[in-house]
Amino acid sequence: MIYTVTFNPSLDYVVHMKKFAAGAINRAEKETIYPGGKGINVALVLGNLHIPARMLGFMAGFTGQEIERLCEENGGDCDFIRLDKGYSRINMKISAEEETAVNGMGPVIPKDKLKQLMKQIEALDEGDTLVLAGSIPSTLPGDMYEQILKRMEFRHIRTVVDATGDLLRNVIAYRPFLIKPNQDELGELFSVVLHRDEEIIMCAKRLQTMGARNVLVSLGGDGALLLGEDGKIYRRPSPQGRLVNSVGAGDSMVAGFLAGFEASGGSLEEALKWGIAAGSATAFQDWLAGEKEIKKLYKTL
Ligand SMILES: Nc1ncnc2c1ncn2[C@@H]1O[C@H](COP(=O)(O)OP(=O)(O)O)[C@@H](O)[C@H]1O
Ligand SMILES: O=P(O)(O)OC[C@H]1O[C@](O)(COP(=O)(O)O)[C@@H](O)[C@@H]1O
Repeated sequence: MIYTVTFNPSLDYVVHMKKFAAGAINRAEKETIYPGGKGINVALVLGNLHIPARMLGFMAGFTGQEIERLCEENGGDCDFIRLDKGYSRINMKISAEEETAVNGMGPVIPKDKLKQLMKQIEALDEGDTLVLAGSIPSTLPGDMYEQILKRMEFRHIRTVVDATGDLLRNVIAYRPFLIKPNQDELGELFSVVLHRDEEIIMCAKRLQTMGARNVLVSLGGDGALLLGEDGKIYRRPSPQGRLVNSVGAGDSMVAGFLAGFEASGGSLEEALKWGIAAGSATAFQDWLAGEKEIKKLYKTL
């Protein structure tokens, strides 16, 4: 079974407009609300691919209620913990000539609720997969993911971490099965701006030396680079298509990768292909891609 943890779920309020001007009143031409947060998106896309995935995390207030309702409406298997105070955040996504996002902070998570989550995680069985994805509310300690991976060590649980900065850096020594920084996030870890494949490979190799087993670097419209634990480097471009909304593309890629790895009996080449197909299929439509769109793109790779 795959479990995804979203510490900081969101309602993604996506507005489309031709031009966006900072410091002015902008009018939306189209607006939609989706359930969001990285672990939630990973689980929804896995569900679309008929792979059971249970969503863990915290929900608060009317926004939390709506996120959970939307998850369930979209087939999600939810086991969220309800907080008594505060609101789950609303993340504003502006899709214009460029994409702009304002991600909220999220509610305070009290100690007893955190303990409850730890209990849920402790109950995972050997062979399960644990996906820790997205940011954590600022009131939680920055070593949150590290604390969890420390508990998972030696338990034969496959761990996946999609996070940035210290949250990611601190888990690498615990040998996560997969990490998926994008090009900018990888550069930020080493305080550099990355341009060429050789530079990306050099940084990704350093993360492998530090402990990460498979390092998947997503490159937006340029595809992705995978440094596999088999010592090979896999590189694939993205399929051609019209970008509609890339929110959730990275999460879809993680889901596609896990689905492809499972279905192929552990082929990293196949995992990467399914990851790219799922990521790009999501980028080419309003929201997370379904099985049909993902399979259609996979066949073109
Ligand atoms: N403009 C695009 N055209 C085609 N595919 C895209 C585009 N943007 C994203 N994707 C697909 O989604 C994957 C993840 O996107 P990326 O933007 O790198 O991740 P993140 O959302 O985590 O920043 C890419 O590797 C690619 O397969
Ligand atoms: O937890 P963070 O880093 O603030 O990110 C949350 C946001 O990322 C998303 O999960 C999308 O992530 P990706 O575009 O990287 O796949 C949104 O649904 C959500 O608003």
